[in-house]
Amino acid sequence: MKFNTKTIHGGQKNTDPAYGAVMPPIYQTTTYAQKSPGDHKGFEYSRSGNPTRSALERAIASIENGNYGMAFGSGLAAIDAVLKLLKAGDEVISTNDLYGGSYRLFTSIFEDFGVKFKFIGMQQANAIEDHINDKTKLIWVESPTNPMMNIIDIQKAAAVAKKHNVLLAVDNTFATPYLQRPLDLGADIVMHSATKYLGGHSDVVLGALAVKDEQLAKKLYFIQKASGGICGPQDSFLVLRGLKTLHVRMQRHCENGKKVAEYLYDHPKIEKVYWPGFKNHPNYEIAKAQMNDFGGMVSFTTKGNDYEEAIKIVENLKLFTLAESLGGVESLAGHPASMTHASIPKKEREKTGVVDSLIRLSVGIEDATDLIADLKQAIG
Ligand SMILES: C=C(NCc1c(COP(=O)(O)O)cnc(C)c1O)C(=O)O
Repeated sequence: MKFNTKTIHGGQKNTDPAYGAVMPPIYQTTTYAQKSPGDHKGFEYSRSGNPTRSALERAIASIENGNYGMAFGSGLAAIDAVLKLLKAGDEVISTNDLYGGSYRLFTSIFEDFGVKFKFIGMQQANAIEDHINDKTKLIWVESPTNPMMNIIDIQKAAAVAKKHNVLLAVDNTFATPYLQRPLDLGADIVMHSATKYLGGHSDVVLGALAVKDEQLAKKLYFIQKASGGICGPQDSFLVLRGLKTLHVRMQRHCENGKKVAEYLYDHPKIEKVYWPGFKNHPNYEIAKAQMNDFGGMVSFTTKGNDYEEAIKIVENLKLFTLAESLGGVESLAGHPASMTHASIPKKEREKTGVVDSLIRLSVGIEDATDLIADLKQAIG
């Protein structure tokens, strides 16, 4: 089955056995009747398993070419589950440009439990190996990274991870499996904030994991059940429905992202535009090799890193909505320094380029001429 068919049919049983419903029903129930203790129809309690969530988990596994999928109440809950594979004394090597909430989960929660994190630039994937020691258990990658749009060579990172018997997890939120499938590139775990492109309509908060390995899946299912960070059936249904148009939405996000990036690139009031589709992007060749297109996320800075100018722009946008999050059909603008990455200390975030004038755009699927007209009137 090709990807564009998997988004609709992947992991789905043709129709519901009860009444032939074509779409998976929303099983809004906490518990399931048992003929005698342990004698049930495959489900006993919705924290450990729910038919609607299972349909979503199968769909996520299918589109990421995994064998097992797990769904959680948010992207951070999914990341939390991955980190619960670790114990005190273990070390994680993470990209130093990543979602602020992930950085906060690592440094404000798991460091207190004795897990140590090293944040490094991974634009040269071989640099990862320099930081591996006998305590390293996990490598955490985003690519493209949020919000600097760095590209990390997933295949190379996977080779380093395998050589040292370390897990590689890839947060695939920005790219989605439409653009790249990290498990096929050698990653052990792929993670999504399905809140973003997979749900695609800014109407559900949900996280997901997909893996190939059965033993790893068993550990993550145990963590999902024992920690209880699951998503509900209604939210599962919304993401399942979102997935069915992922391919057509991503195609338009990519088309519009390119047009917006190119418009900003030539603008006299714009200093730098971060988008992996530019031939002068430091890792353009890697992006071209590991992605089918370059996505709908674009970041940029104002001339002279002018903070006031940046705030004026985001306040003046009318079609782009100034809001947290990304990946919905509507275009969003954000100011990472004061919004999504505010939890990262200023000196830390500025090391990776998240300066006070940085603006991040989630380019939606509106008509590109309207989006560019909005940017033109807001920037001047
Ligand atoms: C809300 C935002 N990001 C969430 C996010 C998360 C967390 O997902 P949540 O569903 O918001 O918990 C994980 N990974 C990446 C790459 C993300 O971008 C944002 O960047 O505006």
